[in-house]
Amino acid sequence: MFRIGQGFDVHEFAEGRPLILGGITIPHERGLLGHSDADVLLHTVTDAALGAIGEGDIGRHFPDTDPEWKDADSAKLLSYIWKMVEERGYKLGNVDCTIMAQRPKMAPYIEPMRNRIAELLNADSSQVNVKATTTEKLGFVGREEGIASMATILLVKA
Ligand SMILES: Nc1ccn([C@@H]2O[C@H](COP(=O)(O)O)[C@@H](O)[C@H]2O)c(=O)n1
Ligand SMILES: C[C@@]1(CO)OP(=O)(O)OP(=O)(O)OC[C@H]1O
Repeated sequence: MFRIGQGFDVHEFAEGRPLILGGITIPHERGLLGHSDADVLLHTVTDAALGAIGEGDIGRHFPDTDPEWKDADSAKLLSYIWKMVEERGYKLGNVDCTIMAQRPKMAPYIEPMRNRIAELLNADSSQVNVKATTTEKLGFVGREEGIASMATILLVKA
């Protein structure tokens, strides 16, 4: 038995914040704004997993009005949701993610992100793919106002 889910998220750039994507801190002059650590990539994986098990979205489980999730480590949020996935008897088939960022260049950080996501999902890194694309300087991503991400996940009955 299979379940499929997708996630999409956007966070805007802000001064004085670290840039954290896929659980990895990436050297850049600005980070992303959010109630949590604003790890837009992990948020899309979390939303994809929630979608696949029919459990709504990240904001329903971790409201951005709740001080408990202020500056939260998104890896911890994903781990919590992944436990729900496993309790329902599913494991990862594969997950495919796309980061939309004009800058910085993600290529050097793709493998570390992939490995960290695999670790969080109790899976092998071959089951995780992370891609990056610019938007050719078009739109809010192209103007470097923020970063967008999307993910598609396939769960398999364990
Ligand atoms: N922030 C980014 C964006 C892209 N890449 C890599 O560059 C390739 C070409 O990007 P285009 O947007 O011009 O298609 C892309 O396939 C990625 O490999 C990147 O590392 N970081
Ligand atoms: C993760 C949460 C909770 O800290 O906050 P943000 O970092 O603002 O992220 P977002 O994707 O806007 O919504 C989910 C949230 O409720």
